[in-house]
Amino acid sequence: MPATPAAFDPSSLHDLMSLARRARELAYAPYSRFQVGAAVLTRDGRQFSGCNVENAAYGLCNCAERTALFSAIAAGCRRGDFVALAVIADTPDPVSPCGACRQVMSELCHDAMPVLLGNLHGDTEQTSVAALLPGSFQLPMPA
Ligand SMILES: O=c1ccn([C@H]2C[C@H](O)[C@@H](CO)O2)c(=O)[nH]1
Ligand SMILES: [Zn+2]
Repeated sequence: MPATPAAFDPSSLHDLMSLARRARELAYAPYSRFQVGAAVLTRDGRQFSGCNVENAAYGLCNCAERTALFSAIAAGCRRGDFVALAVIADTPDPVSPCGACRQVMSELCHDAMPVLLGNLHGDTEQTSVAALLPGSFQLPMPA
C-alpha cells in the first residue's frame, strides 16, 4: 500500500529477528523439513510471530510470513498497522520470501515498510515491501 509507514526504532529489527528465530523452531514442516520463522511489529508496539505450517495436501502449506501477518489480523490489527517484518530460515544467504507472501505483504503493509531477511548464520539483508514486489496487483479499496 502507498503511504508512509510509522517510524520505528532500527534496533527493533534485531529484536524482531530474534523472535522470528524462536518462531522458526515451532515450524510444522514434516514434508519439506524446511523450517521458517517470521515476526511482525505493529504500530502499537505488539509483535506477532509465525512459522510455516504444512499439510499433506501440499498446496495448503502456509508460509511463516503469512502466519505472522494473519495472526496479527486475527488479533485485530488492520491493513497499514505494520511497522516491520523479519523472516529467517536455514539458507546460505538471507531467505527470500515466496511470491504469495510478497503479494500479501504488498496488500497489508506500506510500500516502504522494512523487511529484514535473515539466515541462521546471522547474515541479514534489509529490503522493503515495494522492493520485494514492484508493480503488485491491488484492487481499489471501497470507501
Ligand atoms: O519465505 C518462505 C519460503 C518458504 N516457506 C515455507 C513454505 C513451505 O512450508 C517450505 C518449503 O517451501 O517453506 C516459508 O515459510 N517462507
Ligand atoms: Zn511465502
